[in-house]
Amino acid sequence: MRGAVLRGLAAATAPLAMSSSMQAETPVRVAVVQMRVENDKTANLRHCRELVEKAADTGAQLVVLPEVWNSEYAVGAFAGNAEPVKLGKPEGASTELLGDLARRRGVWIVGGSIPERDGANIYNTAPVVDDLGTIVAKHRKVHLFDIDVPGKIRFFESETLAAGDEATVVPLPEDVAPGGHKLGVGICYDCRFAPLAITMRGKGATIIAYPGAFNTVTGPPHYHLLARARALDSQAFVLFASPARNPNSNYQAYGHSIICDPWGTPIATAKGHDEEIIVADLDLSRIAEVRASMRLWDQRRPDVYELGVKPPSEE
Ligand SMILES: O=C(O)CCC(=O)C(=O)O
Repeated sequence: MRGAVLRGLAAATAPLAMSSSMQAETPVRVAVVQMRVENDKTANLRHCRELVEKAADTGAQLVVLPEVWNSEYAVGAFAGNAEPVKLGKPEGASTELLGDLARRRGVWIVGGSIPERDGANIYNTAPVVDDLGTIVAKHRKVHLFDIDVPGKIRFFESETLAAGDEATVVPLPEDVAPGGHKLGVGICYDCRFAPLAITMRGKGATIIAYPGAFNTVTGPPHYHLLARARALDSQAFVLFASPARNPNSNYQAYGHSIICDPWGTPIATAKGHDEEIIVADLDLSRIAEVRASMRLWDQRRPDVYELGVKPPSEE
């Protein structure tokens, strides 16, 4: 095991008083695995097993892995590491591993993401595996990471990947998150698009996981800001899972995984870019409190917003 560090628990503190009508709910313990990824699929699978076992040892009920944990994060590497991701029984080495871990340890896993092969297309896909080892949902990255910051970073996922076209929200069972909670999933660049987070909230999400792989250019100015912003506009718990930095990799991951409460407050953060597992107890009663205090959903003005507006050239 390559030096994963377990951080202490960070339970959400409550800046708002709980009203007498609000019932305290059992917290759900979550673990975000900041895993170091190699250019070697077999080694990645082996290491993923070690880290998920360690995350489950903390008592976490939900474990979140980073984006593209089974492969080098490089447009030229996706096809060679792609596998099918079908709902139901896992088929493919990476999802079979997740299914086995989930069933044996009795945990839900947001399986970071892996390159998914479907016919001629490759998607960047997050499998959601329940505690019976079944793939109950999958999120295909909707917004492909196509950026060109001159002299700093150029990355075009669309050179080899196809985009998904759905917001993904899955119900969580009562024994994991009592009170009818739902888990939303986005992948990395998806976190820059507030309407996706708000759409997930509209579909009932109260916890949103974003496996990601930010870099040393956009990570420092934006990563934590985006986690807090998505928590604020969805009024949900938000979990950002990054890979650890691998100095041998062409892609230098930012690290700094973070968990925020629905008030936008960070409740657990990785110390930096090294390998680490961060754990937090999510006090689910905070969701109703925050949403009741600030009724953002009811106060929306869709009559004013023009999210569907076409650019002038397409009018
Ligand atoms: O949005 C960013 O700056 C980073 C996004 C990214 O790395 C990704 O989508 O994989």
